[in-house]
Amino acid sequence: MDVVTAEEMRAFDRDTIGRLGIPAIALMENAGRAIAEEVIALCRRRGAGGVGGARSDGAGAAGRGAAPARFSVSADAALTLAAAGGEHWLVLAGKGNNGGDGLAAARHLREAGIAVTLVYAAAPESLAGEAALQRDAAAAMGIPAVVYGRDALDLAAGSGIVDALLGTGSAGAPRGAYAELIAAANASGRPIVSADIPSGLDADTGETHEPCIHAALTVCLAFLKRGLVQYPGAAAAGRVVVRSIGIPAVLARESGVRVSLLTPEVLATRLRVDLSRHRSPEGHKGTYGHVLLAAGSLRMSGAGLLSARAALRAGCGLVTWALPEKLLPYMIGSAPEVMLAPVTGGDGEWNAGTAAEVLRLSASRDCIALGPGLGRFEGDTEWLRRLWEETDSAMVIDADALNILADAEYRTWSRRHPVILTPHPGEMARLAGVSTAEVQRDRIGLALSYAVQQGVILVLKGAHTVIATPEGQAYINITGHPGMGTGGAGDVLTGIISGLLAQGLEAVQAAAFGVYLHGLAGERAAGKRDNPAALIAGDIIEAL
Ligand SMILES: NC(=O)C1=CN([C@@H]2O[C@H](COP(=O)(O)OP(=O)(O)OC[C@H]3O[C@@H](n4cnc5c(N)ncnc54)[C@H](O)[C@@H]3O)[C@@H](O)[C@H]2O)[C@@H](O)CC1
Ligand SMILES: Nc1ncnc2c1ncn2[C@@H]1O[C@H](COP(=O)(O)OP(=O)(O)O)[C@@H](O)[C@H]1O
Ligand SMILES: [K+]
Repeated sequence: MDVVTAEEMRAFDRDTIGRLGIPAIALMENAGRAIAEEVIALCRRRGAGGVGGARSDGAGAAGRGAAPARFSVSADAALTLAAAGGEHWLVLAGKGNNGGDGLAAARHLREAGIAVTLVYAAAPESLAGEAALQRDAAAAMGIPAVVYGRDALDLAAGSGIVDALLGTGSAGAPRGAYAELIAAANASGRPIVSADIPSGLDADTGETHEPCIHAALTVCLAFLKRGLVQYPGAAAAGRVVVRSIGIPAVLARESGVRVSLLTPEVLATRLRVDLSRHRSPEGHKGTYGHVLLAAGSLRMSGAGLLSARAALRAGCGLVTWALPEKLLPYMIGSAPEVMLAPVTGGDGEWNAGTAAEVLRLSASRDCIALGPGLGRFEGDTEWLRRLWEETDSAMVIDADALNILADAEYRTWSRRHPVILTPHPGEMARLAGVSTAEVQRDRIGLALSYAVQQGVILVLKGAHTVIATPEGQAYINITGHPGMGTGGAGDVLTGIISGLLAQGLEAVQAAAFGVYLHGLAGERAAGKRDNPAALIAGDIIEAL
């Protein structure tokens, strides 16, 4: 599924109206109808009644072959509510096209028998274009309207609220009546259905302004907006339904939209990943590749252990773990499937001299992963530069190896193979030279610009991990669980990605599929605990 910016959305809108000749009012009608259908479905779910006037009778029985087919007729089920009962929805309308969408929805709600009151944020006379046509149509239907600031209003008096205040044309924090209506709607305790995006959300970044609507449901129009898939926007949006309004999906494909949701379909078709993880009947451990891991130090040996075990669970044939020799006696037997390769250094820490040993080990392995539990040491920049420039396979870089990179001018380092960086937001901040808050403010934008600028595959971790490529594509992962915020969960991801690389997946495939599988395993592991707070990183490995 494509994920767009407000600017891209406007271009598709213009293209549909200008090139295809679909009138803007038709798109707005479709938007209004989609919003109304979702509100009606919500009313139906909470018990206002079943579908009225639908099948006359007997169709189900006929379908089972029990009785001969009889005449059957159905009404517009999605826009029908048998018993609207006490439903009374307040439609908050801004003066732009988002408001127009809400006004169109109001007519359909009214048709379904739901009581509706329009609440204009600005004087109705200030509406223009298609929104003004909608205003007039609603007035002609006799839908009651109040103007905020002029008429008395109690938002808690209704049974639900449609938020059609601000959409993709919003700029900065909501001002004046818009801000006051948003705050009052949130305080009303009534379910809020947002048109396109919650008002107060930055459609591109996921940043929520103060105030921002907290919706139960967002009816996103035509294409998923970037701001709806990144936190805190994703939380403000509630459940998101993307509804078609007549803007052809192919426009996004043709114009090369850069961001997609990482669904199984995108993995299978765009990234050509074999989701079945097929094993050949004749396969043997040599078929599935060999990971070299350089990780762990005396106080953080577990990080290496987690990565090594996760790589094996991801399906690679063999894992060799290079570790400071003093650790060796303690690690023996802790993961019998892992091969251990001690490198010189007496104190259980890494040292610059080990680069040659790691390089030698890497010569007969299919990929290399560096960083978990590595620690920092004198000469570590030169150590990493040698591995970066001389290793003859794809590389995954995590944890302290990222901190080494952050202190280096690595853009000038030469390289023969793809590199995958897997920073959490703190590590990303050090890499990009910005604050963590700045990273989180626009995760997709930053991940894309960094990956392109540095020529790396970037996995920006955290809820809804972003995978960005040097070619300027990004994928947003939605598997995962808050329980995964636990020490070592990232080390597990490094292991999974390298385990997939060793099996011959291309670097972007391994990064994206690895993040996806890691999240699925986290969900499964969380589901097995009485309380997901008890989840620890090793559980994720066992759930793979
Ligand atoms: N062709 C159409 O009619 C279509 C309309 N669409 C709808 O139109 C929306 C975009 O419409 P617009 O571009 O008219 O913009 P909006 O309706 O999102 O908002 C623009 C209006 O809000 C005011 N405004 C902007 N920022 C504000 C702030 N911070 N505080 C207070 N007021 C502010 C502006 O002065 C302007 O009047 C989409 O989100 C979608 O809902 C889409 O459904 C696509 C098709
Ligand atoms: N709320 C969350 N939802 C989904 N995934 C999460 C969440 N919190 C953390 N994770 C995932 O858990 C992992 C944590 O990695 P990281 O911070 O590097 O941990 P560590 O350094 O201890 O191994 C990342 O893959 C991250 O995406
Ligand atoms: K809105």
